[in-house]
Amino acid sequence: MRLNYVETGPADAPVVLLGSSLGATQAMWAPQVDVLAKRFRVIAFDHRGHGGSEVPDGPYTIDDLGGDVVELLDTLEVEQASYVGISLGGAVGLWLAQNAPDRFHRFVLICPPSNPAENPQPWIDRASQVRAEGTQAITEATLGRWFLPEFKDIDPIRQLLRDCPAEGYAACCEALSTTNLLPGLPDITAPVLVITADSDTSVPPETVIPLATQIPGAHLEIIENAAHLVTYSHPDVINPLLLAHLG
Ligand SMILES: O=C(O)CCC(=O)CC(=O)O
Repeated sequence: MRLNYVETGPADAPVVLLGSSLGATQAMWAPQVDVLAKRFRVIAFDHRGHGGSEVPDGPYTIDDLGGDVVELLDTLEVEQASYVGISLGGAVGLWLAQNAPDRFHRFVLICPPSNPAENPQPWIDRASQVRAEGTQAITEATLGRWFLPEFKDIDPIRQLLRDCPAEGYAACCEALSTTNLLPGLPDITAPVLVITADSDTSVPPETVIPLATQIPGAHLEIIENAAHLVTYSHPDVINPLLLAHLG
């Protein structure tokens, strides 16, 4: 699987991978990249089915999405990296922490869905809707979950959602519909920072806070007055947390 990625920062610095939310691309990390690139070789990638990555027909699985990231490390000949992921990218991070622990130093998991398979039907329905009508059919409702009304700078994210290939978006919904990462949480050994947002209606804090108690040694941060896409709306709060945890 050929994943698109954008690399920023010194080639000999420690590597940090950035994994995006459903329907977005690596471009959503614009508020983080320059800050992180002062210390790290930052590799922001597009999940399969998104942005400039290949768009195979779905359904996909979380094993596919996580395996793609390990393959990307192999292609780049990077032995070990740290990983920051939000939402779908956070679920991929949970998979990597459980299935490829030797390849990663540290994780930051932001608003990660850990057991969407508990309620698969909305994901299956969303996949059908997007295959029939395109991502424009779900864009405005998604923005309503991702940002509080007072945050106005949403046009760049709106454009990413509208541009997302319908098949890639739908196939990632199907991946979420079969994903349950809860059983492996106690086996995670890497240092993990879990971040949730107090007004996240996509992946509510009640589902994220327990991760920090089930992942050994994990640290939890709750961002106030913030919705799901907190990296984009609150970089002044998020970026120092990333730098502090990544070292
Ligand atoms: O945002 C994601 O990557 C998946 C979680 C979700 O529910 C997204 C949404 O609100 O549309």
